[in-house]
Amino acid sequence: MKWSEQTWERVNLIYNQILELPFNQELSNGTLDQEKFKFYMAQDAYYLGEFGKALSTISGRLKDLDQVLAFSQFASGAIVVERALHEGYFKTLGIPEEVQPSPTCLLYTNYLLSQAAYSNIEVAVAAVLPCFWIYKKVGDYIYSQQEAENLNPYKNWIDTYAGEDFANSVNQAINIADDLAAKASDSLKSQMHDAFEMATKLEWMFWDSAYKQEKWAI
Ligand SMILES: Cc1ncc(CO)c(N)n1
Repeated sequence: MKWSEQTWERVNLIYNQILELPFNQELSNGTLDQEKFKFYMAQDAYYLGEFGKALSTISGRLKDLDQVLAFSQFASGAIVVERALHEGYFKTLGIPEEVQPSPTCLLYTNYLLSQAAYSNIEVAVAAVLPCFWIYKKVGDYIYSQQEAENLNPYKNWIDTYAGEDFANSVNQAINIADDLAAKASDSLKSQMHDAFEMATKLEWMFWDSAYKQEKWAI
């Protein structure tokens, strides 16, 4: 069994809990409070900037030039989406330009940045993989729940992550992780599983914290 198949089995329970989160259920049926969506958008813009930097760091650490190119394209893709949020949702929803990251957002982005910089490259790639794969699965799930006659106010968001362009990046990222895992020791593969699982939990926390509009205690 491929590393990616094994790793998905390990997070399947968390993935199901992600689908059940009120944020995703309400986003899917279009009833999500706009303030919660605004909070999420602002945090996600911050997230995407840091995610882009983590991808860029990983790109520079990879050996195989096809993989270097793929990660540098993922990095520019994340920044392009970040810029598009500022031009689009930030303006239409009236979100201030400067975003202060929530505790969970800072935890997640710093986790990704430190993995990208300091872990074995195989582990770094595994740590960023849920950002692709979980979003793809959640996007596809929410898309499949849409009824054609009801226009969901969050349709744009849903279409981004259920679309073909994103699917191509996700497949590329999974294949790169599998290529690296194929040459890795058992101990390294196990660290890759752990990083993938940790980032999947942080994805769960990110949606949960947006629903709660998480604040700093002090
Ligand atoms: C928190 C989070 N994870 C993953 C993605 C998709 O890259 C996103 N936009 N936001």
